[in-house]
Amino acid sequence: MTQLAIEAVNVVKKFADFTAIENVTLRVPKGCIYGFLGPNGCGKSTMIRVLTGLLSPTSGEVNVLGLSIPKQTEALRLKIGYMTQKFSLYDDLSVEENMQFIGQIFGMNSKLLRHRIEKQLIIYGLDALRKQRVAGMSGGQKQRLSLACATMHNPELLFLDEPTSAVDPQNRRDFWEQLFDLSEQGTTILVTTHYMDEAERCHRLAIMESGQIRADGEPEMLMRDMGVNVIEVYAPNLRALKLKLMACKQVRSTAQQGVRLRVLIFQDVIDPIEWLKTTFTELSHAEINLARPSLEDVFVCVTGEGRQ
Ligand SMILES: Nc1ncnc2c1ncn2[C@@H]1O[C@H](COP(=O)(O)OP(=O)(O)OP(=O)(O)O)[C@@H](O)[C@H]1O
Repeated sequence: MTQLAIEAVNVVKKFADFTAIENVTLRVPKGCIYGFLGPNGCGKSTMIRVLTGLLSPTSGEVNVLGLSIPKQTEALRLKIGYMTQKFSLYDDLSVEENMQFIGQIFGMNSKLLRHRIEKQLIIYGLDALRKQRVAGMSGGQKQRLSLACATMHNPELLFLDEPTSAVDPQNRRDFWEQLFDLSEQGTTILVTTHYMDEAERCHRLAIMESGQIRADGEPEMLMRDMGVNVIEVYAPNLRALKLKLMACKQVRSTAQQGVRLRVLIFQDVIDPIEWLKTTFTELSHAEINLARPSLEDVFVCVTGEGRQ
């Protein structure tokens, strides 16, 4: 049986009479990189705060690394790392001093601390910046330092809340390579993101909307099981065509991408290309292809985003 790092069952979190998390059940296998995808305000950060014991659930069972949360939050604190949305580094301290400070919070003795700092400086490419004050660093450098600080104490489980929102594509790529290194060493990672390409990198993923999980599984499985065919149409007057298509009950959603229209057509239409050509005379000679589904298509299908 797969060992679970996180098992949360029927979790509800209310703020006064507003329900931020509604009956969420989540199982994250050990060693897995698990993505949390969803629109702003859907409850991703709240769920992380519940899992880390920072917020108590209104109801439901939460078990993290074999500990019952929130009751055993203090014991959990030493086993997890948490990188919040905003860089929680000290601007007036240097790279090295930030790491020292975090290590001391986690109770490391000075010998272990020196050893870990040297190691982390190398792993995260910060050696040349060790005396640099955080205030003068770029977004990518701060992000590397945040990850170095969050992993100072070798946590078994790492929570990352939108870790790459302030960095460029190259830094994002490098960051994900580092996450896979950590995963290979056995660290379980729960990461929230708005980026579809990042979500596709996760071993498993949950898509949240309005405090509920709308879909979860491996990215490939979610793409396979979404119940629509993805069709790309190359034709003139795409804006007018889009309006006509959206009036058809067979069409789940449409989105223009440059000179083509991406159309999601429910799978009960047996031959979607033929259906388009015969239903819309202006498409009888148009170039129409079946396309590979993307995670963005899944997102559109399981959330309200496609209901234009
Ligand atoms: N302490 C709080 N008191 C009241 N409402 C809150 C509190 N924390 C969060 N909320 C509300 O709960 C909902 C979920 O917020 P949360 O921050 O978890 O969303 P999110 O999915 O992380 O959003 P984003 O992607 O923008 O970070 C929002 O409507 C938010 O306003």
